Amino acid sequence: MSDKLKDAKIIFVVGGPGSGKGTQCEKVVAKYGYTHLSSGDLLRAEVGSGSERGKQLSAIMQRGELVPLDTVLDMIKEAMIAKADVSKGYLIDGYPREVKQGEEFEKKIGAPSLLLYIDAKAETMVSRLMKRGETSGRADDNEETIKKRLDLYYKATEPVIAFYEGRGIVRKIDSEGAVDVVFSNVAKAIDGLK
Ligand SMILES: Nc1ncnc2c1ncn2[C@H]1C[C@H](O)[C@@H](COP(=O)(O)OP(=O)(O)OP(=O)(O)O)O1
Ligand SMILES: Nc1nc2c(ncn2[C@@H]2O[C@H](COP(=O)(O)OP(=O)(O)O)[C@@H](O)[C@H]2O)c(=O)[nH]1
Ligand SMILES: [Mg+2]
Repeated sequence: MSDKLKDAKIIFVVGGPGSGKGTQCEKVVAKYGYTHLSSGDLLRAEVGSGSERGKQLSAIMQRGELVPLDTVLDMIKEAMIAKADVSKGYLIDGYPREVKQGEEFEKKIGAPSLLLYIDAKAETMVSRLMKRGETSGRADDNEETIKKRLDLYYKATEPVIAFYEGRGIVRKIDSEGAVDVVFSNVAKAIDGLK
């Protein structure tokens, strides 16, 4: 475990692509002042930097696959440490994507106190992503890659939820409704902490 992050409050935000993780995290930041770290955003920033590593990541992400665990965990840890002195807590959005990622995070950083499971139907996620794709400029917001991301979500990421359910820290949030209704349930889950 890292000393600087030893007592950090950590919330994992897990859900399928397009379920609304980013939307809800923004609202949590506004209300609670938590630090929002999206693994996807961190990776896209690396791609945007034009570095050699970014080029390799870009190809993987365009295919809708997962990038190597060490890469994403190092990036998250670095970003957490950079905020350690000012952060009230961390929202880790888009991570863990597979059980192994959760285990490695706990070895190198610490344990989460809550997992927000943002849940929407597959057809809802697809239609939101197709709509987002009209303006997002994201190379992975297209029909073919969306399908792959969804498949991978059900195969690799859903087991993460079962893994943490055993610890009693999962709060399932129905995200089919309007953003503010979803957020009121997110807020209840966070208010229930400690
Ligand atoms: N924890 C991770 N492990 C491995 N690869 C990751 C991880 N997080 C993101 N990636 C890579 C693979 C993803 O397809 C890509 C985009 O991630 P992300 O922005 O979280 O997309 P997503 O499919 O969850 O859509 P959204 O932003 O719509 O939630 O980056
Ligand atoms: N109707 C509706 N749309 C939403 C909701 N949450 C997110 N969206 C839209 O769905 C798309 C994906 O949301 P985003 O937050 O990027 O999801 P993420 O992929 O899980 O990070 C965006 O275009 C949002 O505007 C919601 O609760 N209701
Ligand atoms: Mg997102």
